[in-house]
Amino acid sequence: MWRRASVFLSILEPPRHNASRFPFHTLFKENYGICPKHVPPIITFVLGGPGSGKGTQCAKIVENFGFKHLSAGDLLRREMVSDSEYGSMILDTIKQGRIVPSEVTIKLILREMESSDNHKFLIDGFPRSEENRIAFEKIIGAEPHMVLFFDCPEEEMVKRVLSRNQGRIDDNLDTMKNRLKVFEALNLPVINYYARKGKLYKINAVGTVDEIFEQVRPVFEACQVYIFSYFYHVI
Ligand SMILES: Nc1ncnc2c1ncn2[C@@H]1O[C@H](COP(=O)(O)OP(=O)(O)O)[C@@H](O)[C@H]1O
Ligand SMILES: O=c1ccn([C@@H]2O[C@H](COP(=O)(O)OP(=O)(O)O)[C@@H](O)[C@H]2O)c(=O)[nH]1
Ligand SMILES: [Mg+2]
Repeated sequence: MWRRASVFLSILEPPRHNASRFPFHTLFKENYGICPKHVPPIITFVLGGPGSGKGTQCAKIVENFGFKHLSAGDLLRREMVSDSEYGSMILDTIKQGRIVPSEVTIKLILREMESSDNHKFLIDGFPRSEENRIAFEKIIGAEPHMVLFFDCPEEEMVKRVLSRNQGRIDDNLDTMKNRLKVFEALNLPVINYYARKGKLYKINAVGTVDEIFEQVRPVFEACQVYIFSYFYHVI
């Protein structure tokens, strides 16, 4: 109770920092003297086909809204080049454009979440199948608060991936064809699931990076208010 009262009183005072630029965890700790490490995290899934611009827009969301960005693909690539027992399996799977078993990806995501000071996570490129989604929600014991979907025509995605130039083993036409098939067969059902639940924010992913971010910004501005009241109620 004392915690609620102290939060309530402090809420009447202006925060010392711009809320959009600081992790909520830090903001609460500094302004309200508490560290809500026990609070369930705020999770946003960022979905879309290969090359739709997920990673690019996540960087802008981090910069403007202080989320922690977890790219499932980046975590898998990092694991692949480490001494991991999963290394060669991940390499083969990514090369073929298929999906790595849920338990491996989820383990990597959870490890990052647990070691982070932040409470707001952008999970980029995951879940990629209904099986991924169900396994994650079961382990976390909660659903994401919202889901962004970058909607991009196939030919634009192919063009972007083939000129991405990051030396990725899957950025070639053969793998891309498989990835697009996997996207349609396995990723789209996840997107449709969240649309039915009213959690999906569909973004038109054609345009300049800044034009696209202007569609993303209001979604997160509205979410800031929600997050604030969420933390207030769970603390
Ligand atoms: N709006 C855009 N217009 C043109 N190219 C873009 C746009 N957004 C991202 N890109 C480029 O397309 C490629 C794929 O973007 P990326 O963010 O890696 O997509 P994803 O994570 O969905 O695969 C990158 O080379 C990136 O610089
Ligand atoms: O949850 C995930 C995320 C990625 N991948 C694998 O990693 C590849 C690259 O994923 P990433 O998200 O980096 O690709 P992007 O869509 O950003 O181009 C995918 O094609 C999959 O083979 C996976 O198996 N599970
Ligand atoms: Mg990406």
